Amino acid sequence: MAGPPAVIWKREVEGLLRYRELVPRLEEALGKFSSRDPAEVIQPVRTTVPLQKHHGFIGLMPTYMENKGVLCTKFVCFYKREDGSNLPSTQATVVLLDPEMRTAAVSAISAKLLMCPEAEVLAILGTGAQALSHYNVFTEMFSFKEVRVWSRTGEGSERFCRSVSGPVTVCVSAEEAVRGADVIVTVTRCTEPVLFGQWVKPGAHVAAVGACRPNWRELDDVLMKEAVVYADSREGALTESGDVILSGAEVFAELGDVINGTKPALREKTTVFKSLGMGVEDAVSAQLVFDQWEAKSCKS
Ligand SMILES: NC(=O)C1=CN([C@@H]2O[C@H](COP(=O)(O)OP(=O)(O)OC[C@H]3O[C@@H](n4cnc5c(N)ncnc54)[C@H](O)[C@@H]3O)[C@@H](O)[C@H]2O)C=CC1
Ligand SMILES: O=C(O)C1=NCCCC1
Repeated sequence: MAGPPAVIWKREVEGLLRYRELVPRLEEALGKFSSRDPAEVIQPVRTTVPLQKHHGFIGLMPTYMENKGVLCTKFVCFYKREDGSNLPSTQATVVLLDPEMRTAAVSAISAKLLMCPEAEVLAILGTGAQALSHYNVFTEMFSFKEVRVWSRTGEGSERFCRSVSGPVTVCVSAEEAVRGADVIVTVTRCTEPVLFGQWVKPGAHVAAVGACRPNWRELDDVLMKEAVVYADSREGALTESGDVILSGAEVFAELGDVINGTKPALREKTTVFKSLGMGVEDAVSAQLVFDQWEAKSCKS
């Protein structure tokens, strides 16, 4: 990466990143992370400073991938959006990063590994930025017969339906959205459970993406205790996930352990993938954007 620093803004990053190239790179990176080989990935659990007044935090997510020659860090700020604000609740500055796409792509990897092969119904709880990127990658990678969505507010669902290109069933309650669903994605900013085990079909796969602080929840104890729990990072989940810490649920495996073949993918069981987000995901996404950007710049 010699030469002057390149500043690549969100719009250009969106044009350069494609899920079909990003997903295999992330899959490889998750495996490397779980091998705990320092020549592959050095990535501490993120350092955070709480922003109590804004119900959020600022986080630092450094990562070094020696064998790949990738050194990357992200500053991420997450806060409660004020009513009427158009600003996203998660804002980040990374050396070449798209935070939304990489989170959704990792959830899609969890579904690829853990959902039942005949999955027909996808339910998404929440209708913000993450909901949109999850809709995009899940409908690109899989063929669901129905996609349901639920938001606390009617405007949220309306905005979501206008933003996506395919059909969506809008549900009036979280329960209505998830009953009978094969795959459930929780992408809310809530701090109390929004998804309850008694609603979840046995054998369903849940990608739990919100609730990234030790005292925040999206899932109730029943679900956390009944399901087999996977995480992106075991240490991350035990440090940051209220759903894991407060329920006392065991983390069965990292996604990377499944990719490496050291832990099984228990598709027939109800599974939860607890996503917290990792620096290594930013590093490989950033590298992919940079490679694409450089290739395009060389041509022109
Ligand atoms: N695991 C990861 O790698 C990442 C996780 N996140 C998390 O994903 C979640 C969603 O992020 P964005 O889509 O960017 O946020 P957003 O602000 O764009 O959307 C949040 C959604 O949650 C809903 N919501 C807020 N409070 C709620 C409540 N009490 N009950 C039910 N719904 C509620 C809002 O109506 C909205 O639909 C956040 O918790 C964020 O921290 C974000 C980025 C990466
Ligand atoms: O990994 C990230 O980036 C984030 N994770 C949790 C919420 C803020 C952003």
